[in-house]
Amino acid sequence: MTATLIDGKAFAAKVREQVAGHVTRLKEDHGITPGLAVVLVGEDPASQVYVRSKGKQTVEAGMNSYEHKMDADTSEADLLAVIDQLNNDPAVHGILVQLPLPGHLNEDLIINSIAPEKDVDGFHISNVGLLGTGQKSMVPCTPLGCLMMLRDYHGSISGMNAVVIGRSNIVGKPMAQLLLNDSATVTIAHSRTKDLPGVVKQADIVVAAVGRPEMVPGDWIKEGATVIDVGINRIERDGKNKLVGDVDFESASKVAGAITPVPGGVGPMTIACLLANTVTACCRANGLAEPEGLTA
Ligand SMILES: Nc1nc(=O)c2c([nH]1)NC[C@@H]1CN(c3ccc(C(=O)N[C@@H](CCC(=O)O)C(=O)O)cc3)C=[N+]21
Repeated sequence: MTATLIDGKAFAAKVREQVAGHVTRLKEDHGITPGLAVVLVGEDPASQVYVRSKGKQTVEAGMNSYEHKMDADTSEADLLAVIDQLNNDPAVHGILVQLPLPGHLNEDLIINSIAPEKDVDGFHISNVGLLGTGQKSMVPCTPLGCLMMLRDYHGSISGMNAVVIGRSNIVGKPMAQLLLNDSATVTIAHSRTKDLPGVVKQADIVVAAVGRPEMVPGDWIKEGATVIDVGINRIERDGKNKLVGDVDFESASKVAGAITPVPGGVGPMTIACLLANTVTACCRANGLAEPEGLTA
């Protein structure tokens, strides 16, 4: 391996430390404790793991964590009623509804029922529009975490060629907006892109967010490029369960200048940014100065 490892786990620990500092200041100077509510519908085991880890880290940062577990067959009306209650609860500054939702629930409708200023996922259409027009918004956690690592590693990404592989509303599209706001030249590639290897080869920055295990091999990567691997895929290899990214780490780390590992890269940054967004939302709700370095 020749690439520099971008240690998301260590970076996330630093972000959480900063968050905890802001939480202490909010408590001591203003008597306010930021609160994050997580709503989980159904019993998907992977989702339960994430929700538990979010709750634990929220409390460790000194914030209040509220968990709402609902049955898999919960009606839309019952879920909307819980969201309405959280929207109107002054102790709750951030609301996250764990995705994906069971099939009978309309995800767009549910997400858009969250008060935009409490939408710490940044998925509400109002936040999407604000981000797309370069206005102050809540920024989706995974792209925000990627941006923080890129800014930290490069200082500035202005004028760099960035290729985002994947066009999801959760990662690909908001990632492209953030890169564009930082003056990168941005290409969004996807499954229908002609000559994907050739497109990726042009990139100084590659963000892989397709959800296909080890899809991007080292020979697609330009020598010295920075590779951010958003993928978290559980696979079985040699009879063992393994977590791998969308990038073939083995070959890509021989050509890239810098690369994020999986696990220990983007994943931990996503949760750290969720905590950061909760503090940001709390400051905004109380008319206080926003934490520096924790927003886009
Ligand atoms: N409304 C909503 N917002 C989300 O942000 C959201 C969601 N729904 N649904 C599920 C996905 C998934 N997600 C992860 C966050 C952290 C890790 C993470 O920290 N992963 C560790 C590995 C953990 C392990 O070993 O499984 C790592 O990459 O190092 C993974 C996945 C947030 N999600």
